[in-house]
Order: sequence, then structure tokens, then C-alpha cells
Amino acid sequence: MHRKQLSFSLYLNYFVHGIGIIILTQNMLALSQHWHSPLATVSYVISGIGIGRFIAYFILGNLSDRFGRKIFVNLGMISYLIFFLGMAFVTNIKIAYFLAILAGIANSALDAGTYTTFLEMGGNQGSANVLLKAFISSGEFLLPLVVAMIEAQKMWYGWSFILAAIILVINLVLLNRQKFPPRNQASEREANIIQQISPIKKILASIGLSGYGYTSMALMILYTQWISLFATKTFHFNSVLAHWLLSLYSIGSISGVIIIFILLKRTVAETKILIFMNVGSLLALLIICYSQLAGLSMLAAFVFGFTAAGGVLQVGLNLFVKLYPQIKGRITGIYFTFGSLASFTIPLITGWLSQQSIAQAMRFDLVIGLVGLLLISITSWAVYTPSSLNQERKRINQIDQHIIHLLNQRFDTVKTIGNLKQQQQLPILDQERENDILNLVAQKSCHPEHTQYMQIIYQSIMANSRAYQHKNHSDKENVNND
Ligand SMILES: O=C(O)C(=O)C[C@]1(C(=O)O)C=C[C@@H](O)C=C1
Repeated sequence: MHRKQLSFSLYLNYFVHGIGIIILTQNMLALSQHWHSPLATVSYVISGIGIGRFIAYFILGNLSDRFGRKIFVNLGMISYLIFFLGMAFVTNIKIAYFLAILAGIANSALDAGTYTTFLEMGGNQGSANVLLKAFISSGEFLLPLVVAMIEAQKMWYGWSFILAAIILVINLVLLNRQKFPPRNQASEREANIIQQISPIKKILASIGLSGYGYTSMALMILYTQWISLFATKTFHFNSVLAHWLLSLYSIGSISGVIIIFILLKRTVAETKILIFMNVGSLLALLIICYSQLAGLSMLAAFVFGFTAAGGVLQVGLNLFVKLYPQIKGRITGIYFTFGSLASFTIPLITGWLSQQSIAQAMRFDLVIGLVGLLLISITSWAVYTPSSLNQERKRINQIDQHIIHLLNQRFDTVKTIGNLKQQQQLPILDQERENDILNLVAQKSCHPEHTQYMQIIYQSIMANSRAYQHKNHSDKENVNND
């Protein structure tokens, strides 16, 4: 298995998925003309995507546990391919609706095959799942530009669909050259940690996380749907500012993904990230809902994107799957079923609330945020296990992976320096440089009590660098003598 190549193909699919999410809304006018139907009909067709996702998640998640992930990633790609090609040409509304349902199924199949694969790749791949969100966002970001360009050139609207299809065909070839990791294996260490959680607490955490599948999705959908109207109608902000409240949310979202990715790589606990982010999003939302100061609202929009749309949904899923490592597909299916439930209930609930006032619809997001925080707090309490030997050793293993990787890079560099020194006829030992490095260690060390031990480690590293350089020199001389 080539991890990097497989990861690349899996990520690329989510770039296309990002396009898939908004391609119908972006082409609503062109489609309504092409279909000789009102916009409402196009909107009705779009709702098919939600139906497809809702029906398929649970079934496909379960099946991917049985039949392996690769089939479902392929199923997702091929379904999306049919959707893109079909939608570019279709004129019949019924077929269009069927294609939209197929897009929903494609989404579910991709999720069932991909999130699970990343968790099965070994290492700390939960962070990779968060990065998927960045690829979705980049697809969503790029497509409107492509559509605008196509419109400006007065070209056929279908080209944006064809473009997505071409990427998929290329990626189908690339992906099928890769082997997938074995599925549903749980390391002994992980299994030990899960065993420490009592059955009742496990059930509580499962309820909490299923609910969080709903609230984390609902929080984002409601904001993106209502923010612009709310800003203009309730606070009489101008339309440019209202537009900025959405753009800053997207920029915040991408920044959040990067930070959460780094935090997970550094093995910060999922529960800590979730609590912190949920408190942050609730505070930001409070400001957005009640402050009329434009600058403050803009800052809050960024913070809200960062904390609510920076990949917390994926972090919640990672935590859920950790509780049930033997049925990763089923858990992914359950979690996203709740998410898809949010995507068609929130427009209904807020539509109804907006009859009273748009402010009411927007402020309902505060209720969702509060419930989400409550669910995550209960979950964190339920899955909390006091630190144990096993757990701490797992952490050391992860830290060591980084150190080993960095030491490999350091020794490679030491070799290059050794060669340069030989060419320039310089001695291997450079005491001044070594003293500088030891001073740097003292300067950078965050805990003074660690410093003396770290300096001893560095003395040993540099002694071994010299030994390595000596060996390389004598190897070269031997080759020359032969
Ligand atoms: O910087 C150099 O000159 C090196 O060869 C590298 C290095 C090191 O490991 O950092 C190794 C030996 C020298 O005495 C000083 C430093």
C-alpha cells in the first residue's frame, strides 16, 4: 500500500465532492432554462441529494464493514460520474431527480469507504479525516469561479459537469492501482482503553455522539442559510458586509481545519478539541446574533467558521469510531445519517421560525450550539479514562514516531555536511557549532527542568553524527583504494 498515493486519490475525490455539493445550486438558472421549468422545480430536484444520503448512509456503512472499503469508494466515484455526465445532458425532470438521489448515494458511499480507510491506514490518521474538509471547501470555493468564467465566455453550462467527470475518470484509474489497508482491525492498546469504559457510559457516549452528528451539521447549515438575510434585515447591514459574514466564515473554516489537523497530529485529545471549539462557536454566535458592531460581527464570523466548520464534525466521528473499532463503517453510517437528517430538518424548522422573524430563525442556532455543547460535555465525561500505563505508552509511541522521522532527516543532513567538509578539507569536529547547538537547546526548552537531560541527549546525537561522518569518509576511501 502506497499511503501517499492512496491518500491523494481519496482527497481528490472530496475535491470533486465539494463541486458536487454546489454544482446544482450554482447552475440553477441555466438548468431551469434547459428544463423549461421554474426555479422551484430545480430546487425540488436538489432536495433529492438529501434523500439519497439519508437512505444510503446506514446501509452502505454496514456493507462496507462486510465487503471492504475499496468497493464503496469505487461505487461513490462511479455514481458521481453518472450524476455529473447525466446532469449535463438530462432534460427529463424525473431522471434529474433520480440523478440527484444518486449523488446523495455517491456521497454516502464515498464517506463509508473513505473515513474508515483513513482510520485503518495506521498511525494517527484521524487528522487525515479532518483534512478532507479542506478538500471539500476548496471544491466549493473553485466551482463558482469556473461557473462564472463559463458564463462570461458564454460557453455551455455543462462544461463544469464535464470537468468534474474528467477528474473522476482519471482518479478512478489512479485509485484502482492502490491497495487498501485491512479493515476493522483494532490495536490491542486501543481495545484495552475501550474496555475501561463501562457499558452504560459507552451507551451514553454513543447517544451523545449521534446527537452531535446532528447538531454539528445543523449549526453550519443554519448559519450559511440565514446569515446574509439576518444581517441585512435585522441589523440593516449593507449587502457587502452581509456577504463578508459568509466569506469570513469560509476563511475561518479553512484556518480551523489546519489548526485542528496540527492539534490531532500532536495527539491532543479529541474531547478537549471538541469542548474548546464548541464553547468558542457558541460565544461567536452570541456576538453575531446580538452585536450590531460591524467589525465585531466580522471577527465573530471568522471565529464561528473556525470553531464550528473547522472539522469538528470529523473529530466527533473519529471519537465515535474509536469506541467501536470493529464496526467503523456502521458507525460512520449512523453518524452521517444524523447529519443528513439535519440537512433537511433545519431548512424546515427555520423556515417555520422565520414566519415569526428572521432573527428567531438565526437565533435558533444558539439553541443548537448549546445542545451540541451539552452532548459533547456528556460524551467527554463518559469516555474519560484516568491516565493509565497503556495510554501514556501509546502517547510515547506516537511522539517517538515523530522523533525517529526527524532523526532520519537529521542524519541525512549530517551526511551531506560530512561530504562538504571532506571536499573543503575541514575537520569533522566543530566544537563551536556544537556549543551553539547546546545553547539553542537550553534557549528553546520549554521546561527548564528538562534542559540538562536534553543537552546530554544532544551531545550523544552529535557524537553519533561524527561517528556517522567518519564512517562515510572511510567507506569512500576504501572504495577509492579498491
Ligand atoms: O554542523 C556541522 O558541522 C556538523 O557536522 C553537524 C554536527 C551536528 O550533528 O549537528 C556534527 C558534528 C559537528 O561537530 C557539529 C555539528
